[in-house]
Amino acid sequence: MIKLKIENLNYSINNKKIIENINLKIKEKSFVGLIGPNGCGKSTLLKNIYKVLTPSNGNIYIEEKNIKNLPSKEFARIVSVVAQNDIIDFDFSIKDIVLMGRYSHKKLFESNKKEDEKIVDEALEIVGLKGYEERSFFSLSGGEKQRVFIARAIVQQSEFIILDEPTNHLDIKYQIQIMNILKSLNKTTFSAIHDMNLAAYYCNYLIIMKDGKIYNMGTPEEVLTEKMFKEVFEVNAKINESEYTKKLNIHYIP
Ligand SMILES: Nc1ncnc2c1ncn2[C@@H]1O[C@H](COP(=O)(O)OP(=O)(O)OP(=O)(O)O)[C@@H](O)[C@H]1O
Repeated sequence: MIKLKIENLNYSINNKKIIENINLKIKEKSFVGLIGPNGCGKSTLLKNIYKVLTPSNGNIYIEEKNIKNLPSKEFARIVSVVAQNDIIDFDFSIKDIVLMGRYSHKKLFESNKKEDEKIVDEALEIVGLKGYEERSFFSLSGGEKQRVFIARAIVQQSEFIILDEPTNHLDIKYQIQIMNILKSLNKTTFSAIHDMNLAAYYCNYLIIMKDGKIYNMGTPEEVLTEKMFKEVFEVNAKINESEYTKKLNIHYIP
């Protein structure tokens, strides 16, 4: 089944085209990476999908529903988002932040039920933050904060997760940990990723953008080529299969 379909999407600001003629489909349960150089339009594309921005024209369908017609709660039941630089400006407890993810399942002013607490408990277990319930958000490390946002996305219980560089600013241990958690959820995942070796290892499909347009899409083996690195990133790369992971290994030649 197709989880996400985008048709002729364009987004402009002050008559400047930021993204142009985007057409793509993402299959259910696939783990898709969105890659491309700084400023090529990845965040803008994702924001159009998660409705922070409104397309100048074109249509976006999730589970065959045109998202522009979806009320916010219904949208939140089918898509969870882990945005870049997600900001929490009041020092909530971890449990309170994760509970926020339950809002799409509640009526106005409905209080939290035992069921919600159980779902939050399970999500904290998945992301390895059990016991952190009452800790203040501001006291957490970057990797722990990112795991809180993933837990909040998990409790939404949607089948589709969109992430904008979830491993940004994290050390290698946390990068791997976050990617492993995401993979273990077994949902449709669409994530902007800068690290090409992480993308090659975890993603089964990659969408490459350049200058606001789609440059190519396919499996990592199909699209991560030396020619692509030259044309899109302007770097010399050498690519082989890692004898340890059996996945592509990208070497940059300065
Ligand atoms: N509000 C805005 N006004 C003018 N230009 C904008 C605005 N928002 C984004 N842009 C421009 O649109 C282009 C795409 O930005 P976007 O954030 O989508 O890129 P990105 O691929 O996510 O980059 P990065 O990898 O650096 O996060 C950039 O050139 C950016 O400067």
